[in-house]
Amino acid sequence: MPNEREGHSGTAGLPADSGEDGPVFRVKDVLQPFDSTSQGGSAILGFGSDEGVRRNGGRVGAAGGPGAIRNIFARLPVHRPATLYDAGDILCADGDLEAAQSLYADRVAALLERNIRPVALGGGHEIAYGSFLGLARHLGDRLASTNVLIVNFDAHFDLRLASKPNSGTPFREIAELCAARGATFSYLCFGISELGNTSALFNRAKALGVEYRLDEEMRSSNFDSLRSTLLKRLEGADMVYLSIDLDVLPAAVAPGVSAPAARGVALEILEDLVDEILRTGKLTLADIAELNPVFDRDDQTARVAARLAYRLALASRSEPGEGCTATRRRSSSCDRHGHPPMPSDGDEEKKAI
Ligand SMILES: N=CN[C@@H](CCC(=O)O)C(=O)O
Ligand SMILES: [Mn+2]
Ligand SMILES: [Mn+2]
Repeated sequence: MPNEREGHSGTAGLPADSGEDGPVFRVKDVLQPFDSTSQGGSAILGFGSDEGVRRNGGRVGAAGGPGAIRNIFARLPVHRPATLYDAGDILCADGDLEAAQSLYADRVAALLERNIRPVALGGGHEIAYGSFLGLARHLGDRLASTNVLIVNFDAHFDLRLASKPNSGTPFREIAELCAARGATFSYLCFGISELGNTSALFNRAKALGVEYRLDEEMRSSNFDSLRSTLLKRLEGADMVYLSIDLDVLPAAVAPGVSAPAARGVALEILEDLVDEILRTGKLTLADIAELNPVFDRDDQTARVAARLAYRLALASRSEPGEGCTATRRRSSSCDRHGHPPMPSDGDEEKKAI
């Protein structure tokens, strides 16, 4: 049976802000527990599973991924008012991956019902099937008439055929779910490695109409072409489900994964493309998969994952510091240690600033 735990944001090793005279808000100060009154903004949600990786013959340890990302994420400074919830972690216990995916999908759907963008932390890439299942449950009959674009940054297609669901099968499962529900499977992959996928997988990608760009094409000199591929697909989409498998990054940038990349795609290119998605306002759901703390080095991969989670849940183009200054001026009870939390971007007070 799967189980779950309450949201928990590690704060061990926090820098000492006590001598500062300005705003020192950090993520831990603005995170609110997700409950029946939550509305809008984003939520962090963990999927602590490596059962899919185990079934796929990979290096296990990704069950500890959400905790490792949270530890870094909680300490990041927050520069602007934000609505950010902590929706806890779904754990996969006793190897019952299917039950854990279903429980996780229910949590994703509950967030979407409240107009909250889930930013989910894996866990093996088996998280992806749970994410899409959650979106499908949320949409119900509307799934068939909604153009959901799936964008996956990954060295792998994850379209495997296997006797049981695993970390290499989620997008094939999603394709089957779409077919069963009369929906189009619209899947765009960036960073596919020719040496990381068999011919069978390339053939399946073709049969399913998957569009992809190889890792070797993901160069800054080629950015305009990558951007145009993405923009074309975004234009026709009603909403976007974004999945980032950390093994798309070079092994030096993301060593803490089951299958480190010999080449990989630069973080800079990944972030610039993610920003293109964010700019459309169509990002509905996102997950960051495959962090395996057992193989990480100085929390390097967890730091990258936390940086990406921050971008997806909180980033804005305005100057750092503006929101905090305004918030402090307005709220006499806000102290420089972040208590109480600064108002969220949904609050009237912020709108008046
Ligand atoms: N999550 C995906 N896993 C890859 C692993 C590849 C590898 O271990 O080399 C896959 O199944 O293709
Ligand atoms: Mn991968
Ligand atoms: Mn993957």
